[in-house]
Amino acid sequence: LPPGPRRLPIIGNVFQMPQTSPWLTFTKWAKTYGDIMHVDVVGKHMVVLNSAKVARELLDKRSLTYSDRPHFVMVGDLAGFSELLVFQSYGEEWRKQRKLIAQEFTQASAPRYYSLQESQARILAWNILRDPSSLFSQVRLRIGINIIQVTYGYTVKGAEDPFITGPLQSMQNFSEGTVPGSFLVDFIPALKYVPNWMPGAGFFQKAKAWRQVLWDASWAPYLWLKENQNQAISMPNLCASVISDAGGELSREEETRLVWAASTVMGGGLDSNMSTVLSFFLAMALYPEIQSKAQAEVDAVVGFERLPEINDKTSLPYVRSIVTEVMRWRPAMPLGIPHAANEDGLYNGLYIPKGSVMMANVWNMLHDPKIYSNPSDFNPDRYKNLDSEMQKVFDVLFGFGRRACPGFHFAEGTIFAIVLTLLATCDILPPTNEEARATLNNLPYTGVGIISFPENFEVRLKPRSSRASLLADVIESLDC
Ligand code: HEM
Repeated sequence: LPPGPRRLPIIGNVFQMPQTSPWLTFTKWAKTYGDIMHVDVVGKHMVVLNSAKVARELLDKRSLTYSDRPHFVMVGDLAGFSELLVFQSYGEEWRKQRKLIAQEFTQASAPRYYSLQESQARILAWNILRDPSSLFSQVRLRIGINIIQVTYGYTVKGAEDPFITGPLQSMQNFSEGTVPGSFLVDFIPALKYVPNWMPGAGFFQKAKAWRQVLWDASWAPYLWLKENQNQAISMPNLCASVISDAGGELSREEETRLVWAASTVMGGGLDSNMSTVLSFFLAMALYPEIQSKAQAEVDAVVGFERLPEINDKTSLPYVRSIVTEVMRWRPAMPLGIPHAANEDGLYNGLYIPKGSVMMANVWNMLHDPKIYSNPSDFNPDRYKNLDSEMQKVFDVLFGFGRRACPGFHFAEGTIFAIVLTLLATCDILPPTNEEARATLNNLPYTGVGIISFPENFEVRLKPRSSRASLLADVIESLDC
């Protein structure tokens, strides 16, 4: 087996396993055990890949073996998350769901969503300018509006719209359910067969409630679309495209497949983008010189007669470096999404047993001082404006092999729309309050679940004169 911390009989490394931010502990262990290490949690093999090179060799080059997902009993079998594309086992059903998403979110089709992404970015900037305390809620709402529009053609009514609160609640349930050690049934799967009146079987109740939330979050927007086809097709969207490609009618099986694929887009696209955009705000408040340099680039290329558009990114290498650096500095998914081995394997003489959970330690890959000097510093100049260097960050952050993120181009559009609009129209400043300002330097990030977010923080926004008045004109013309 690959090297790793010393194991106890039966329970293995249970007591050494961190409850929060496991990527930080794995990064510490990587210094002792190297690029590939092994951890045992009550007989479950976990293989942690600490370098991009090893992750590529296994997850990319041997993708036939390492494209499965781990099996979760509590959230997967009992609460129903295993229906979602992202947690589907590698096989025919996964392939069919994935195809639906991949063909909708190609690079070529990305521009058809640009006007939506640009409008929402402008409304976001406008609303945060007027009320900086709405930062978190506005980022969540605007990104949610984008993703729900392009999935179902539905226009969200506000932050409390159940079509947005449902998926968020469901993601939260998933995070809670995957905290290592929270549910005994994940270690002793036979417990899922005990009668639900038995003492200690309260997890059944919880799983039932979670299943209901997931079910409603997945089916309700789809059923809305079916009943409001005319309204729903006014904007290109995943579900309408699939229905139209099938000649207007789906079989029950096709419909079910589409519902779970669409629900994965919601889950995949909301929190990951939200975390990235919040980290951008944080970086700009902490590094004013970098912000000014980016603003100067935007001013020179875009001028003062119009607001920036997503397409401008091709002429803005420094802004592209900033987006890349945000993703490297505070990766939204520091351990990616785990893969699993569907057969026994051998790598450089190391045995990787069938069923091993394969974790890409993205945090270590993007904070390795041998590759990124002073990795805790936010330093966009490290890419020397070279896209080939920036690509190395995306190649790690958006995952590996056949499971790599199919939403990259859409995510890119949302993030550039927001970053460009903010740089053009506002100065993002730290809070005036000394205490709140001090917290920004060491702002904690959440350490439970797949996606890591900055904890609540404050910034101030100051309008950038003529651009802000352009923004006001545009907002007036938008129906928001
Ligand atoms: C900053 C934004 C995003 C990041 C960092 C991100 C990252 C990732 C990562 C690391 C994976 C797992 C890859 C692997 O297993 O190796 C993934 C999977 C996935 N992502 Fe994204 N993603 C983002 C945005 C999006 C968006 C906007 C969408 C939808 C349009 C999306 C849809 C998906 C789907 C459907 C999967 C599951 C793929 C599968 O299991 O086959 N993601 N993403």
